[in-house]
Amino acid sequence: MSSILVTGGAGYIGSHVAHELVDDGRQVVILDNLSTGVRENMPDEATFVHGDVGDYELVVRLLAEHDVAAVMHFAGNIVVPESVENPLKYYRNNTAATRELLSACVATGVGQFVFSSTAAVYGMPSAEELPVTEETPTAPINPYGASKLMTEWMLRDVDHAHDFRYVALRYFNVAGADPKGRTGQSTPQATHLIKVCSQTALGMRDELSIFGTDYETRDGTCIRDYIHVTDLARVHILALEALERGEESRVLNCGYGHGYTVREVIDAVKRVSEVDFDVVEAPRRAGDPPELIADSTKLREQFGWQPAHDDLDEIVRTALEWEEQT
Ligand SMILES: NC(=O)c1ccc[n+]([C@@H]2O[C@H](COP(=O)([O-])OP(=O)(O)OC[C@H]3O[C@@H](n4cnc5c(N)ncnc54)[C@H](O)[C@@H]3O)[C@@H](O)[C@H]2O)c1
Ligand SMILES: O=c1ccn([C@@H]2O[C@H](COP(=O)(O)OP(=O)(O)O[C@H]3O[C@H](CO)[C@H](O)[C@H](O)[C@H]3O)[C@@H](O)[C@H]2O)c(=O)[nH]1
Repeated sequence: MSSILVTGGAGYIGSHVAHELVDDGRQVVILDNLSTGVRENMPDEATFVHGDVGDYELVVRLLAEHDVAAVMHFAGNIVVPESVENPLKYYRNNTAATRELLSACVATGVGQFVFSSTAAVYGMPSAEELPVTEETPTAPINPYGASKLMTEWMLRDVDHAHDFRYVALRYFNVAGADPKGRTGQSTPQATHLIKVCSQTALGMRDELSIFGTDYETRDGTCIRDYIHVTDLARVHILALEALERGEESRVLNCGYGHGYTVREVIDAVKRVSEVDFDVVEAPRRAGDPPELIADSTKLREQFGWQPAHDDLDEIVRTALEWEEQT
């Protein structure tokens, strides 16, 4: 039986997809350098290889030894402010390392690839551009977004030149945890709003800062399209199946198409946790667009994707449950 290579499979989103693939009866090989990933979050059934996606020789060997038919590429660095301070880290680990991975795929004839891209490729869309479609101009405003967009360009060009097809998934705000409690967001210094709120509700942080209360939104705070990680994991299975059917390459937004303000998220965490934690109003965080909502029509129409967890309280509940058990 051929296998699926999951890079970054010890990380937050990759581990959810790895569990989903195993549930689907797939043979899974995980390549992760454990820089932010957690060994325990991977499914026991997967083969784990401790290594780097930028290690061309290792990846070539791995692709051949495990008869890999498709690659799902999650590995990378994801902290936007860090990318501003240390851009070359991001161009090396996100862009250059992916170049090596793609090179290994071309050398071994692996022609199916699913890539974790991001809404950060859109930068700061104007109010008229919302919700953003895949045709909204890409204009990243930080090295993180640029490093991912450059990878999308590599994918496009490799597709033109070789027997290679891909699905690039532009995730919006991923949140929540596996409802079965097998994995969740484990990065200790995570900056994501729902993770930070959950930790504050559970007393692991003293207070929560709202970054900016003077935006032109319904309550002055930023609006984001939060997608449950389990719904997102399902998209990856659908993308893989499309590639297996021989369908063409594509880029797809992954979000629900509606959003919540920071204050609405905080209210949900307080409601679900039944803890009235301290909240302070802080200045705007650099580079935050006021509103980011996905137009996910293409995803729904092309893959028949139906979210099963489009509910803020459920997202929050699973995030809290994960935080409590770790
Ligand atoms: N979390 C989000 O909200 C979000 C939003 C948009 C896009 N994404 C993208 O999704 C992907 C996964 O993000 P995540 O939230 O699961 O992050 P994460 O940090 O939890 O996972 C990344 C994983 O990749 C591994 N890794 C990093 N560099 C590696 C390398 N060179 N070789 C091997 N392994 C390496 C890490 O150890 C970790 O296990 C990333 O590519 C990210 O850009 C995430
Ligand atoms: O302690 C916090 C944390 C966040 N926020 C606010 O909550 C919103 C969401 O912030 P997150 O950090 O959770 O998420 P981002 O929208 O900044 O970024 C996410 O989506 C991006 C795509 O646009 C990238 O993919 C990135 O990796 C991913 O974290 C923002 O308005 C932010 O200012 C707070 O007010 N307080």
